[in-house]
Amino acid sequence: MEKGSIRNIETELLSDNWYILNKMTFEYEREDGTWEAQSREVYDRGNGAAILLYNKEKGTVVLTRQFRMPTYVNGNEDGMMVEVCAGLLDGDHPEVCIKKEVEEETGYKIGEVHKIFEAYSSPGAVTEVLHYFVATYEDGMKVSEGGGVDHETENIEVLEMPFQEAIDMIKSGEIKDAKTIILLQYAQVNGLVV
Ligand SMILES: Nc1nc2c(ncn2[C@@H]2O[C@H](COP(=O)(O)OP(=O)(O)O[C@H]3O[C@H](CO)[C@@H](O)[C@H](O)[C@@H]3O)[C@@H](O)[C@H]2O)c(=O)[nH]1
Ligand SMILES: [Mg+2]
Repeated sequence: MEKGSIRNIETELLSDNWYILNKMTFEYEREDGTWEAQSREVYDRGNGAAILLYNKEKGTVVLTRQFRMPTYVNGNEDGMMVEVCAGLLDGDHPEVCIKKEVEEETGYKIGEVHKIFEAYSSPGAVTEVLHYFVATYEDGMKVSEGGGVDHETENIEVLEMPFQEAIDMIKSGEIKDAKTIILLQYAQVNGLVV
């Protein structure tokens, strides 16, 4: 399939209340050479990073549990989501960001992290590229309770559980977060933890 080209891109700001929501209008060149006017709403929250913390000896992973309003309004009864640790880059390098998020959210001060890939989270509507990482953790790396930054009202619960229990939670529907499923299945496929 030929790559279409685009022209006459216009950006209209719809909201900059917290992040940025723009309405983008443009013309898109179809395969037959005709130009078609299109309009798309594009939500820009910046990019993010996510990480699976695992311990091969214990056969465990560290996950988080927190309230997510967008899921509450769309079928998730109590709005609680079990997720890997993740955060928005806020201008930081992805590796710097993820180490900081791990300490804030889970209380572990980890060493080396391994970047595995990047992926667009929801390319039809959201600009976000998410940087995916894995890292090992040990009990001795726990330096605080975690739970997130108080002034951001994050209220994050830290869950350490057997890897197989997390895999079972994908099957049962208790884990329904895409980045978390991607990272758990990455660990499974590559035998990081059993
Ligand atoms: N007041 C206010 N606060 C907000 C708003 N949107 C987000 N926040 C706050 O901004 C902070 C963002 O926390 P992070 O840990 O940096 O981000 P995250 O929400 O965990 O994001 C991660 O998960 C997302 C969902 O999967 C990913 O989209 C993102 O890339 C990242 O991986 C949280 O305290 C959140 O409550 C808003 O509209 N208003
Ligand atoms: Mg977070």
